[in-house]
Amino acid sequence: MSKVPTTVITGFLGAGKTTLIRHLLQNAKGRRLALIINEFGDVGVDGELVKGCNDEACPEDDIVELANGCICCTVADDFLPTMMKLLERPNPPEHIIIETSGLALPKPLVKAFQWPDIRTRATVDGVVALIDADAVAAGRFATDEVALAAARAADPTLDHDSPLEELFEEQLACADMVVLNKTDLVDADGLARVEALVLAETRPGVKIVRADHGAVDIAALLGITAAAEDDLDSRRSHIDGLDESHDHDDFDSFVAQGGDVADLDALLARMAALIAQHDVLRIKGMVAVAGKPGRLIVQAVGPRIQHFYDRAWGSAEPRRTQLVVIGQKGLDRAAIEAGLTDVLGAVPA
Ligand SMILES: Nc1nc2c(ncn2[C@@H]2O[C@H](COP(=O)(O)OP(=O)(O)OP(=O)(O)O)[C@@H](O)[C@H]2O)c(=O)[nH]1
Repeated sequence: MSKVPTTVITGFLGAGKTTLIRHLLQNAKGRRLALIINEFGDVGVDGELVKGCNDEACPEDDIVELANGCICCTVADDFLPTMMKLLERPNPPEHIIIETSGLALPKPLVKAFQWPDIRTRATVDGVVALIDADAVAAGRFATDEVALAAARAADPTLDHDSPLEELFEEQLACADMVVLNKTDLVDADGLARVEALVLAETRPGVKIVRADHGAVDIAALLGITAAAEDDLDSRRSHIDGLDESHDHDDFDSFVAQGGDVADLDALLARMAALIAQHDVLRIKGMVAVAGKPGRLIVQAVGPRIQHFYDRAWGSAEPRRTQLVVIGQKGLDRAAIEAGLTDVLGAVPA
């Protein structure tokens, strides 16, 4: 029995994983794909964005959302049963794509492919790490050696990287292919610097491709044939040798709720101010704009905010505004919620 190839898409919050998957679905070239989507926040925005993208390549029934925490921590409870269900179908998918949450460690997930029930039926074709070249060029992941040396001088026990840096290293160390995304936002010098930082973390021979809005050739992305589950030792991880349990206590998230938003510009301006003030990493969600039949998707990655209408609100669907807000531990939820109250509108009954 041939094994179903599976591609794991990893990359920090907002790197462009969902954008790349949408591109993949729109260019599936007749392949039947299934998607497993894992998100950190409590509102399934990514699933909403890929549903209906290409029903022939991936009908809604073949899109499974795992919203119950990071996939790396819920492997046995959520991921394995989901995989088994897909693999036991009379007509299993030709290729499975897994979008991990931006905070997931890929290695525990790849390790799950060593489980006897999975091992005989599926293989990890490749781990693809997406890099937000704009964020890396802006210094959000790389070590500021001077600042680190000063911090260590003040506290000699300080021996580990920042949570953002740790995830950056972890996701790259496990990768078979790296996509430097958001090349439209970075100049040639910046891209060269980012590429050097990436190369310092990847295993030898790992291919790096540059992309704008995740537009990578499907032939390059699928069919890497890495069988990553057989090659785990070469992929170092901060949790190697530990009992493999870890948590995501370094990050906090909550959902800000509202109803019809009377003044969209005021909401966007307030978001920008709060992101800067509270160092918010990511905001994403749906907004009901007063007087508009369409549902507005709002995305913020660091200081960059984007929005577009994706579809009309359903006639029986409550016009609810929901924004997932994610930041590092200690995020001041009360202050951010208070800052948004007057621009989010009243939550519908
Ligand atoms: N300028 C620019 N924006 C991009 C590019 N790729 C993605 N984006 C935008 O970045 C934002 C985040 O993209 P997503 O695809 O949702 O990122 P993600 O990695 O799935 O995010 P999480 O699931 O929250 O971790 C969206 O507003 C995208 O439109 C790119 O190449 N250039």
